[in-house]
Amino acid sequence: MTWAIVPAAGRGSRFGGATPKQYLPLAGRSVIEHSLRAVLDHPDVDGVMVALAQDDGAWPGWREIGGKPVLTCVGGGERADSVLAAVQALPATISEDQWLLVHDAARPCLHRQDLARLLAEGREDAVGALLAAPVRDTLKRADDRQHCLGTEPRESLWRALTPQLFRRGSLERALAAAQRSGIKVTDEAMAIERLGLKPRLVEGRDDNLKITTPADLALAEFILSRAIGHG
Ligand SMILES: Nc1ccn([C@@H]2O[C@H](COP(=O)(O)OP(=O)(O)OP(=O)(O)O)[C@@H](O)[C@H]2O)c(=O)n1
Ligand SMILES: C[C@](O)(CO)[C@H](O)COP(=O)(O)O
Repeated sequence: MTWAIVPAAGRGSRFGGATPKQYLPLAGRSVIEHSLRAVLDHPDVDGVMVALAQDDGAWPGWREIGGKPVLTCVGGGERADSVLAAVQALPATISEDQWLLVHDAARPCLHRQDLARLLAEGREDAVGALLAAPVRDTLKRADDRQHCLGTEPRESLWRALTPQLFRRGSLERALAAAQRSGIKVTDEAMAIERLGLKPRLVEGRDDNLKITTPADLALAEFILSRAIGHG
């Protein structure tokens, strides 16, 4: 049994506009519907818990997608708070050792082969795993006036993507510890790493982009218009 967690309580401040980006139209659906279907389409995923903003008026109210349950809870001030709230809101029938798949509502272009590989390789790993893409650009460190301070070695650098796959018990403990510490963790793997554990990186496609700015939405439209295995 594997359940998905989809954090969808963000307001999209970097994107701008009145409608939170996860509810914008994209390739015949909404951004969030592509992201939900991308994880629910896998036969091993049994349902999803979606973390919503308080009084989210844009949520369409789905109670099932593809015959699988869609549950909702209220998220928190930061992404990590929303993920923790969703983990804690899951039914008690989902035990501590069950796998949870955390996927951004803002990542609609997840390819089914990436998800299949993450589930196959990740569930073989004792700690868990995440999709990630090797860094392919030269990386510069800058000062506060955007002048180069130097070039970072990129050979061992990866960009974390989602989904990220961890067991319910370890994920809840890691996120709760990070929350108590006041340290902002920007993904689930960072919380797990703080426990001294080493999640496995599973190489994912570069087109599994996160919708952050309007340019990302246009690119996602192109990617999904050529949908060969995308959500
Ligand atoms: N308090 C928050 C913040 C973010 N998210 C979700 O986490 C994902 C990735 O976050 P991001 O791209 O940063 O979304 P926003 O926070 O909405 O964007 P911004 O930072 O530009 O406001 C999104 O699906 C977003 O809805 C969430 O559930 N709860
Ligand atoms: C979780 C994530 O998508 C991995 O790259 C990323 O950290 C989310 O960052 P955001 O600033 O909350 O969008």
